[in-house]
Parts: sequence; C-alpha cells; structure tokens
Amino acid sequence: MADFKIVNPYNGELIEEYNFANRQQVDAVLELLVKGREIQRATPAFERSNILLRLAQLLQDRKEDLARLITEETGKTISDSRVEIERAYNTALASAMEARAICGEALDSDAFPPQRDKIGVVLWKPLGTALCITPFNFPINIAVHKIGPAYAAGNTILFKPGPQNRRSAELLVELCYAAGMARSVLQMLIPDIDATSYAVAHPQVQAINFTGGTAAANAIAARAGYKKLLFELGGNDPLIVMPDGDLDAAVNAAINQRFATAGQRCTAAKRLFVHRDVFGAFAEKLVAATQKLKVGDPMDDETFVGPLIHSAAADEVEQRIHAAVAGGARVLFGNRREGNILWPTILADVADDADLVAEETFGPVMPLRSFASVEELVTLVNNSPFGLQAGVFTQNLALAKQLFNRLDVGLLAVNDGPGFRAEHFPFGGVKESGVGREGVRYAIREMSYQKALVI
Ligand SMILES: NC(=O)c1ccc[n+]([C@@H]2O[C@H](COP(=O)([O-])OP(=O)(O)OC[C@H]3O[C@@H](n4cnc5c(N)ncnc54)[C@H](O)[C@@H]3O)[C@@H](O)[C@H]2O)c1
Ligand SMILES: O=CCS(=O)(=O)O
Repeated sequence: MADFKIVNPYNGELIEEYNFANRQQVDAVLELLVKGREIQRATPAFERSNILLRLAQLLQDRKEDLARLITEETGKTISDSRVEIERAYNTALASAMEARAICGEALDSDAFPPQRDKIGVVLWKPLGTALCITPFNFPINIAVHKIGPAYAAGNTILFKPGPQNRRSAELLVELCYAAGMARSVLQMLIPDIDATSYAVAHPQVQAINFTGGTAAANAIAARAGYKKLLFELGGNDPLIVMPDGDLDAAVNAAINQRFATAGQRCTAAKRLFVHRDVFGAFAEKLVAATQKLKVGDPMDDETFVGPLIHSAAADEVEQRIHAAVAGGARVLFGNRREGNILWPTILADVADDADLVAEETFGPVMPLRSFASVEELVTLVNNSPFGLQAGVFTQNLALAKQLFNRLDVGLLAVNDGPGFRAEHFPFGGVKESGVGREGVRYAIREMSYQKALVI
C-alpha cells in the first residue's frame, strides 16, 4: 500500500499514489547538491538572472497547465489558481531583477582610531544548501518565493513540497530545469516526516526556509540546531472598519480576502472588527454581497468558493462554527456544508475566547466583532499569539499611523485588507506568525551571509 494518496478535494477522485522518500534518498540528493555549489560559484549573477527570467516566461507559458494541477490537487478555484500563477510570474521576474542587484558596501577603517588606512568591502554570499518546505495552499507561488531568491543568492536548493502537491511541484521543477537550473543545483524530494526531520538536521543543509503551521515549525526548530531559519507561519489577521471607512470597499476586501481560496490563506481576513457606528450598515452590505457568490465546482470559471483541502479541515472549521453558535453567536449567513465545501459564513456575537477567533481558522468563516474605541480595538487585535498582517479602512491618516505603531503585526494596509501582498514587498510577521522576512529582496538576504574583505 502506498504511503500517500492524492485525492481531489472536490470529487474524491484518486489522482495519484506514491511512496515517500527515505533517509538514504535524502543523503543522495544532498551529496549531489553539495557538488552543485561549485556550479553556482562559477555562475555569474547575470546568468542566474537570465535563468530566472526564462523561468518567469515558462510559468506564463504553462499557466493553464499549472492552474489546473493546483485546482485538482487543492480544490482552489481555477480563477484563484490562475491568479496564483500570475503572482508566481511576478515573483520569478522580481527574483531575476534582484539577482543582478545584490550588492554590498565599502567601509573606511578611519571612522575610529587608530589610523589603519584600510578599506573594508562587505559582500553577500550564499549560505550553501537551503531546504525549502512549502504548504498546500499556494503550492507554486510560495515555492517560487523560496526557490527564486535562494537561487538568485547562489545557493543550491532541496525543495520539499506538500505531499498533496507533488504533481504541480514536479512541473515547476521541470520548468526550472528547462530554464537552465542544473539538477545538481535544484532537487525535489517528498520524504516522510522522519526523513524530513533528518534532512532538517542534516549537516549539509545550512538554511531551512519553511512556510506552514506552528506545529511543524516547532518540530523543525527543535531539530535544526545552528542553522538559518526563515519561518512564514500562521496568522489571525484583522480587517478593521472605522466609522469614516468606505464600507463598499471594505466589503469587497473582506469577501476577496476571506472567502477566496475558501479562506485558506495565512493572510486571510480571519477577524473583522467593525466600529459600532457602522456595524449594522456594514453587516447588511456584506451579507447582500455574500449571497451572490457562486459555491461549488472549483473547475467552473464562475465559482468563487470551492472545497477545503480535505474532510478533516472542513470538520475542524464546521465544529468551530457550531461551537461558536452554541456559545451564543448569531448566524447572519451560511453555516451550510456539502462534502468538503463549507458555504461562506458570517457570524456576529462570537465569544472572544471561542476557538473560531482565538485560533487560526482556515476556512470561509467571518466573525464580525463591534468595538467602540481605538483603545478597545488595539487590545482586541493584539490579544492573539499571531501577528502577521492587518488592514484598516479609514480616511484618518493620523489614526492609521497610530495603528501602525500600536498593532503587533508585520504590515498594516490602509484602505485595504490584511491580505494585501505585493511579491517584492517585505512579507512576514511577529510573535507566532514567523521569523524573518520573505519578499524577494529580503529573502535573498535571509538566504545569504555578509562576508568582509579588508585591503
Ligand atoms: N505565512 C505564510 O506565508 C503562510 C503561507 C501559507 C500557509 N501558511 C500557514 O500554513 C498552514 C497551512 O498549510 P499546511 O497545512 O500545508 O501546513 P503544515 O504545517 O501542515 O505543512 C507545511 C509543510 O510542512 C511539512 N511538514 C509538516 N510537518 C512537518 C514536520 N514535523 N517537519 C518538517 N516538515 C513538516 C508539510 O509536509 C508541508 O510541506 C497554516 O497555518 C497557514 O497559516 C503560512
Ligand atoms: O497563505 C498566504 C500566502 S499569500 O497569499 O499571502 O502570499
């Protein structure tokens, strides 16, 4: 019996079954990737840039094939999957541009006595081999956010995709080879948890570039020892609506950033904070717009909300909705399930300690929480172990700057939701949302070290 079965989350069809790689296979690919470091050392930045540029073009050329694979393996709607490949194109393009722009600094020793008449030259150098581990929900763009910058920096890469994503990951790696990356510079493997943990601790791995949940991150951190860790983890991101905010724009952002990808996004608008003066008007507009969303077959161009990744994920979200309702929450819309599909659900009066709002809830459910003052709002938002991104709708710039300074997050978007992301912007959180920053230029630095020459 195979170790893993890839099953279509929408129709339950078996797509593929396979066995995980073992420790011996981890050893073999890492031995190859150590040799690949010489190829990287001999490849000038402009050549790495040209290869990444070719990858960007190949992603564009194979957009539909990649999108269909993503939808089949994750249940993400085909329109969301196409957007993901457009984003991956931008990520690869940004990696190509930044590969040419990696520059250090020159220092003069005479800044402090004694006089030495020395010049210091500080350059960025690759760490060696990066183990890049990716989650199920954005299997291509998140992978390109790791492979692109790690390659641009001159590293070799062991790519470990989510087990559900083997086919889309294999096509991505094929495109990387077609673009010019050597097989001794990029290798993909899907080991079992034991062999993945073995790879994490392996002496020939210098950096762990991980995106996923807290449990996995804790296991990796416990095994990694003295290695560079770049962790992009969970979020419980707030979308805030102030009395002077544009309600239509806020509704649009809430729907696109909570119900798209069936709510399975780290930066999804998982908690809605609406000032009490506009709570009723906002809720009415939100319900009216949500009623128009098409729910169902993710391969249908018109579908807005498809299934969750598997039945256990749907069970967890459904149970949290039911527990919140049992705790006094009101259902304004939704609370309906068919198979792995949960209807977009809007709740009010959810208890602040309900799992649905206290934990990261990875599904299409929106708890609305009213507030009366900025002090109350800041306390509510910061009362979370997560701190990824936030969004606020207001015309008051002074308030926006106050929230920027007081909210414990990695990014505050003004008149946009917490799901704002531009591939070249710094990306990452504080607290349990992660360590370090992605965003192409920032990830290149995370996958590098500074080396100084004194002359
Ligand atoms: N911050 C971000 O950029 C970002 C983006 C997407 C998803 N996420 C987070 O990821 C989670 C959902 O994705 P998921 O279900 O694929 O996450 P997950 O943590 O279950 O798995 C992520 C990856 O880690 C691997 N993995 C699992 N256990 C491991 C272990 N003990 N050691 C090493 N690797 C291990 C998995 O095989 C997969 O490849 C959510 O918490 C979401 O918030 C964060
Ligand atoms: O899950 C989050 C990934 S992204 O869409 O914010 O890049």
